[in-house]
Amino acid sequence: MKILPYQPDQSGMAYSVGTTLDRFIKSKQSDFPFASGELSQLLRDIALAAKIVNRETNRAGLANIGGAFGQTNVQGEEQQKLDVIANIRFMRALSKGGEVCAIVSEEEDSVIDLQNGSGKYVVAIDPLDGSSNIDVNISIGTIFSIYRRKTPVGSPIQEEDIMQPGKEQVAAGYVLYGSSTMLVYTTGFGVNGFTYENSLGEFFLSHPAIQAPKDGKIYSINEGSELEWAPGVKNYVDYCKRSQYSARYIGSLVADFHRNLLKGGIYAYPSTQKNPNGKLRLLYEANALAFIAEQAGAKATNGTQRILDIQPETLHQRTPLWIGSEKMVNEAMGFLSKKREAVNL
Ligand SMILES: O=P(O)(O)OC[C@H]1O[C@](O)(COP(=O)(O)O)[C@@H](O)[C@@H]1O
Ligand SMILES: [Mg+2]
Ligand SMILES: [Mg+2]
Repeated sequence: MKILPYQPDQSGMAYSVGTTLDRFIKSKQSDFPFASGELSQLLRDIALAAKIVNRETNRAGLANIGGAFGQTNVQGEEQQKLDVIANIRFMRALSKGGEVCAIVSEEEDSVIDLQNGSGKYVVAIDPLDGSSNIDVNISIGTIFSIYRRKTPVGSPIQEEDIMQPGKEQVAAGYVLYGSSTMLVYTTGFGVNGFTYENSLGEFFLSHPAIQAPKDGKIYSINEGSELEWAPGVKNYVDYCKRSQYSARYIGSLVADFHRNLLKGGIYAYPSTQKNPNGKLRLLYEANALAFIAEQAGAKATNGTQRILDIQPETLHQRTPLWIGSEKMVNEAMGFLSKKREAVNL
């Protein structure tokens, strides 16, 4: 009986489809000496829910999935049907997965205790980001942060398990439902992006080891609130215009962040007179993107403090957010701290 060692095909007859998310997660498990596979399974659970939500977003215009749900969430925002559907899908996948003990969601007033005696992880999630863009077929997303609980597994959930600063995240990521659907995440060992191959139902590694350009020429800010900006913000945006940077604002945080992460740029949702703490939420929007930004060599601040150092106080607390290419964020901070005055280039 002849036995031959396997020789990878050299004919090129069948191109390689690439590395699936599953295989990638498995291959990276060695990054964690004490890994038990639970975080890997949790990431798979999130990917599964993302596939289902992807299908729903693709059909948002059909099947009565679009439009308002007819209720408001704890933020006082009108919930869209897809906000609610995405929330159900992720909650179900996380509770069935068995790795999670508690969930913080934009669509839930309180912490959801999954009463899972063996769950080690806490997940904070924005099930559907960019809700105002759902019905107009513009890119939307999902944002998630993962923490290890602080108190013993199986014991009652405590405040300290939930109110952890962003620097305690063990993993974070987002899903972008756009012209293609992507999952981008970090476990603290760099940032990797995966593109969803619909026909195979798999995420494939398409953007390995993402590094954000240190500088850029794109600024993303809702200029509609210009009249409420502090002088430093106004001066910085004027500086961007005089520097002939391109203004790009989709109105979906995930989509604006993703573009700037790959091309170089800065996204800002500053504090305004109306919203002194800005609009975006610390626990399930800013923290996750700040972890990814820093892992990709970019930067995230609330204008005075590193986002990941902020100690959370309330579940749905908001924070101003300046995030993007390092040089651009430093420049903006120069204007905010008045070290740089208005410029006449
Ligand atoms: O319309 P505005 O005030 O510019 O706000 C847009 C921002 O609000 C958000 O839609 C808030 O997120 P949600 O859609 O998850 O509530 C961000 O995605 C986006 O960047
Ligand atoms: Mg959001
Ligand atoms: Mg949302």
